[in-house]
Amino acid sequence: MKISELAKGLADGGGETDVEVTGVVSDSRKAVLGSLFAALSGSKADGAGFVADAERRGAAAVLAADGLALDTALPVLRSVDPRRALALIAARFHGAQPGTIAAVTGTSGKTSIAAFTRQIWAAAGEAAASIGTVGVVSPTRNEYGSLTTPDPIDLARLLAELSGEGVTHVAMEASSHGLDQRRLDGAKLAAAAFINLGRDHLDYHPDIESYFAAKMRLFDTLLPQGAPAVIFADDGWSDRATAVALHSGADLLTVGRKGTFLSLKRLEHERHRQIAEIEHAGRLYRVVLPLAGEFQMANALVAAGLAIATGVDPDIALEALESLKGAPGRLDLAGNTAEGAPVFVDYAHKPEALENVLSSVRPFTTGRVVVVFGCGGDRDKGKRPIMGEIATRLADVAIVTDDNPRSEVPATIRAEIMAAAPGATEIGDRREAIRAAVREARAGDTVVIAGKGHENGQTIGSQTLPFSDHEEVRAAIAEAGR
Ligand SMILES: CC(=O)N[C@H]1[C@@H](OP(=O)(O)OP(=O)(O)OC[C@H]2O[C@@H](n3ccc(=O)[nH]c3=O)[C@H](O)[C@@H]2O)O[C@H](CO)[C@@H](O)[C@@H]1O[C@H](C)C(=O)N[C@@H](C)C(=O)N[C@H](CCC(=O)O)C(=O)O
Ligand SMILES: Nc1ncnc2c1ncn2[C@@H]1O[C@H](COP(=O)(O)OP(=O)(O)OP(=O)(O)O)[C@@H](O)[C@H]1O
Ligand SMILES: N[C@H](CCC[C@H](N)C(=O)O)C(=O)O
Ligand SMILES: [Mg+2]
Repeated sequence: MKISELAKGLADGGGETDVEVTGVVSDSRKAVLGSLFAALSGSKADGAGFVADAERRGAAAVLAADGLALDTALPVLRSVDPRRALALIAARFHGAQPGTIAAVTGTSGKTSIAAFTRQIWAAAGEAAASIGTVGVVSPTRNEYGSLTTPDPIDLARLLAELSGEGVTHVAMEASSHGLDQRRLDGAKLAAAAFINLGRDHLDYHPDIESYFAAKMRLFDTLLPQGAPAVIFADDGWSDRATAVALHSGADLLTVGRKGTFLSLKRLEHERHRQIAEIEHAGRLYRVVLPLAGEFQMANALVAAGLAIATGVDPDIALEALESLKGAPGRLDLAGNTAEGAPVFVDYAHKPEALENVLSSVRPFTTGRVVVVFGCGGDRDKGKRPIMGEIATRLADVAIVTDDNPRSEVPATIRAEIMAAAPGATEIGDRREAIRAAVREARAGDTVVIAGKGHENGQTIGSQTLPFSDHEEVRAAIAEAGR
């Protein structure tokens, strides 16, 4: 594609000669003959320093911020917002996208909502996919990815591939990093959703207001005017998200107890399922959701809202809730101990998620709640004492262990949690911690292994050793039964 065609209306300049571009890259190491290299200023490095490297590898042109001084003979495209320009250019370069793309943002629940939305669309006969923390799932794919919201170039390529494979509907997670770094700016959205806001990623965003503002880009910048915005109405930040959606000209659809599009009238908890009465357009539906945890009802309502808003018949969407499968590692029953205590694996690695998951198991626990958890290294340190306090307040037995210490000293991370967790037990080795919890559990108790969910490794230093909470739970149960 000619550079003039690629950049038209998206970036200025590009030099006298209209060069042919063979690909778009933002990492100089991926540049080949004819690449357009986007020189971006990042959190660790400045892309300007890699222009020469890209040029050496054959790059044909550069995209850079207005005013950024560059010493290059290559034609340079300029933009005030080069990350946004890159996302739009990559989308134009890679071409077709599935016609119905819905994106969901919020601190906790995105992976579950994306998985549920995909399942409801599939129940309605659509060729549907989801993209997020657990990877890409489509009728023909189940691929693990490393980021929740892929890089804009990978995303543009992926959407084009999915479209080529016949996928018409995509539910994707919009992480705050992804939104802030404009990774989704090239996706043509049909609908968007907000679930909640809590403390997370304050190592990246300067404060909670900036974190919220990053999330709100989904509504104030990315969602086209008049498109549906599904908002969970019962969160502390719901009113503010609603205001942003309305102000941006979205078609506001609220769900939850305070919701009007899908209104939760009654909810009854059983051990592994919940019975709900949901009102939609003047009709009352009785739905049996085969998942534990009230938060899953919230996620299911948002997913049903997205599905209905994108054309699924409400009867079909609400009926589909009765056969939803949880996303892997989200309050996932990994086994039952010999005495019958259920052991759940859950991805709660931030305060509100831990609070929710521990509160969610309480209604069906006649004995004690036992939790095993830790906090990741090289991540927001502020959440450590908060999670320590939550675990000791909401669980009867709290075991503090390691969860991807990365470059930090594991004992220091644990000590920061323990300082706010009087009465908790510290067992650094996660394998041992899981065994101790399983041994501890009696009939009537519930065990929650929190923080790693679907993950299949433990990162210590720069090494990731194979590790699965699911497998460790199964092994611990087998051992305890011997
Ligand atoms: C902090 C962060 O989000 N960083 C992301 C960001 O990197 P960056 O732009 O800051 O990169 P940088 O390392 O400073 O380098 C600047 C530029 O120089 C380029 N470069 C660098 C070296 C070189 O030799 N040549 C070269 O051209 C880089 O490609 C980059 O364009 O853009 C990259 C490309 O999109 C991402 O891979 C990278 O994700 C890193 C690996 C990461 O760990 N991100 C996590 C924190 C993240 O994004 N998480 C969220 C949320 C998770 C959740 O809670 O669900 C997610 O969406 O996954
Ligand atoms: N609606 C919700 N409200 C509060 N907590 C939730 C909700 N949904 C899920 N959780 C908790 O958060 C954990 C992660 O859920 P999920 O993976 O669906 O969210 P996410 O937003 O994709 O998270 P991440 O950003 O970590 O990928 C779950 O295991 C559960 O503990
Ligand atoms: N995407 C999140 C996942 C955290 C999962 C938890 N197990 C941890 O390592 O802290 C992050 O990288 O912050
Ligand atoms: Mg996720």
